[in-house]
Amino acid sequence: MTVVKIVFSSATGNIEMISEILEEEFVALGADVEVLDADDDVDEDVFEDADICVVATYTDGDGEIPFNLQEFYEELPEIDLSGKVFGVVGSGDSDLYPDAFCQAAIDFETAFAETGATKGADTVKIENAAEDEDIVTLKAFAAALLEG
Ligand SMILES: Cc1cc2nc3c(=O)[nH]c(=O)nc-3n(C[C@H](O)[C@H](O)[C@H](O)COP(=O)(O)O)c2cc1C
Repeated sequence: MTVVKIVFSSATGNIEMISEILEEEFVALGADVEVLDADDDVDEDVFEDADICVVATYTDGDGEIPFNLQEFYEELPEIDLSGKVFGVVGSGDSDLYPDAFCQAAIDFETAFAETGATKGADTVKIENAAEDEDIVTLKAFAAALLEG
């Protein structure tokens, strides 16, 4: 069974909800899914036993990685994830932060690119909480990752 791990950071719940939507979809598609909250200290080895590696993050500050993901973000480029597939989902606010919309997600995509993992789907950028059309996008994202 394909093993999916989703590491998420959420301050006010939008990304937590997005991670739950992704989890449900991956399960519906027959994958074995584990969802990990960055508040619970994500180990740098977290993706070692995963086939599909997902980071879902909001953006903090002015285009910053959330505090509870900063250490993991700094370590990520050093980790060898070759042979695995990755995908990134971000939530941000383009009205308030037009020049840094979903910057943390963009930065995670760049970090993942250095791990040797293959990008399985375009990074999804969601305006605050997921709405119906975002759920459609998230389902397509999950399916694309499973296809590799
Ligand atoms: C202090 C603060 C700073 C933020 N900075 C950014 C930012 O730079 N870029 C962006 O796209 N969104 C930014 N946002 C918006 C959040 O990323 C967005 O509301 C997101 O949906 C929050 O996700 P969460 O509910 O999972 O915490 C910021 C929000 C707050 C409260």
